[in-house]
Amino acid sequence: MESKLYEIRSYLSEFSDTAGRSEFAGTYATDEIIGNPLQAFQLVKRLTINWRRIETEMRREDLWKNIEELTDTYQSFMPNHEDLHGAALALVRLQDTYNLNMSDLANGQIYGYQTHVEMTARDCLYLGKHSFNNGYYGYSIEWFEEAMIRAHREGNATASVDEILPFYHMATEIVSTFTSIFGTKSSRLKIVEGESDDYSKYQALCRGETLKTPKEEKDLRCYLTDRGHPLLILQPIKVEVLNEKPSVVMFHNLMTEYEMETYKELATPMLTRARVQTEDNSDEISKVRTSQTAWFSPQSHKVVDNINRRVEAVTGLSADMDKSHCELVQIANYGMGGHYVPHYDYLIVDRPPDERHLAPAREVAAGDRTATLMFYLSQVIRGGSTVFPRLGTKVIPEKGSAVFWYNLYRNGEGIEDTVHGACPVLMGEKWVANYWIREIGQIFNRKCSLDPNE
Ligand SMILES: O=C(O)CCC(=O)C(=O)O
Ligand SMILES: [Fe+2]
Repeated sequence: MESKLYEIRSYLSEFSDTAGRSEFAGTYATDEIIGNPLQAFQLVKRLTINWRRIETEMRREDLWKNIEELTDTYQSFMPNHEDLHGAALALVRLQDTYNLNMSDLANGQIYGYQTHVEMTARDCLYLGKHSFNNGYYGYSIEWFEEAMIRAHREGNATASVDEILPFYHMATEIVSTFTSIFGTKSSRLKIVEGESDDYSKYQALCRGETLKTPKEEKDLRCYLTDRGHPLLILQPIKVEVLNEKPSVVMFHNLMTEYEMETYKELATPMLTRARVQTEDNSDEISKVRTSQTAWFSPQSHKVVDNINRRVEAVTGLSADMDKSHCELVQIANYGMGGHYVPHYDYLIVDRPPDERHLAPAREVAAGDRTATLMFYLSQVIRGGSTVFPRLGTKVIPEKGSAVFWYNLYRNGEGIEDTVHGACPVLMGEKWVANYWIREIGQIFNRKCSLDPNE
């Protein structure tokens, strides 16, 4: 009995040592706990593995008669093992994209940001196994090493060196086999799918490397314009050119605080895991896009109509959703490690020409996604930029501003250089609102041309 109570006590004290700290009380808590990937991992771990252990003990001893009731009430809110895997994978992805130092991370430091979390030997062992199972063999070695260091240091070791060693040996063996075959010296050897030039440039941009040449950078500028539109005469819009050709621009301060809060509130009850279209026109829960999304129409709230008018004013395009000139508003919420790997926004011309007739009729009727306008509805503490690997362009989320680009040439073909992705969220939360403007409704707004470069 005493040992069981000890277990419960240590569960509670671990909980209050991290998530329950008094300095987290208040509004800052969301970013500090949910927005911190280490905290989020710990929280999910406590509510899955640790909680399950406590629950079993309490059930066995009949310590708490209401345990069934409690479990039933909270079952649907509790994270499950899949969530824990997701949390671990998110951590590994963050580490990989941002080149995070393993020991710093285990000490609670994220990109120079000190948090109050410290990993145990068992946490490091778990993350090592997870990295290994996902093909990140080099990282798994580093986690196993860190696990052993911690196992030596911990008074009441959460994992023993004997338990860790076999995994460590297995990982080092695999890495040395690959190294001898491929001749790579990289200790962070990673053998996963999805390696491409776009992907490595995407990662480099996410890490903050500069890929644009000084010659390309010199054309970038800012200007104020009313575009001759009545809505903008009293309040011209600030446009920042992020890439000259193809054009990528940022419209600064396009949404008010109230409008952004309304969008997020409208979306929150409807958020579900992002799905992407597959080749057979169905959709599936996405691994390449880890975010939650929700859609709503102008009928949902009067602010939608106001914003749609503003989108029309700044882009010169029709955002009439009732006539399918534009898709419904899509809100996306990215949490821990949430990302979107490089992709194109166009749907129809993404298919080979002889397969385009297979696109769903409703897509064809509205035409392809001519242009994308995406609002940033939150300030992300670290990470979460939108990057265009072939343009060397990185857009750091700026709350209230929107990024805009055309996906199609005037002849209707896709602009392949617009391939873009969302960097993993490192710290904090990211919210965006997508406006995908369709081709057919723009007949009088953006004239066609046969010139393949226009
Ligand atoms: O969230 C981002 O930065 C990009 C999102 C995106 O590209 C998309 O939703 O298609
Ligand atoms: Fe996109």
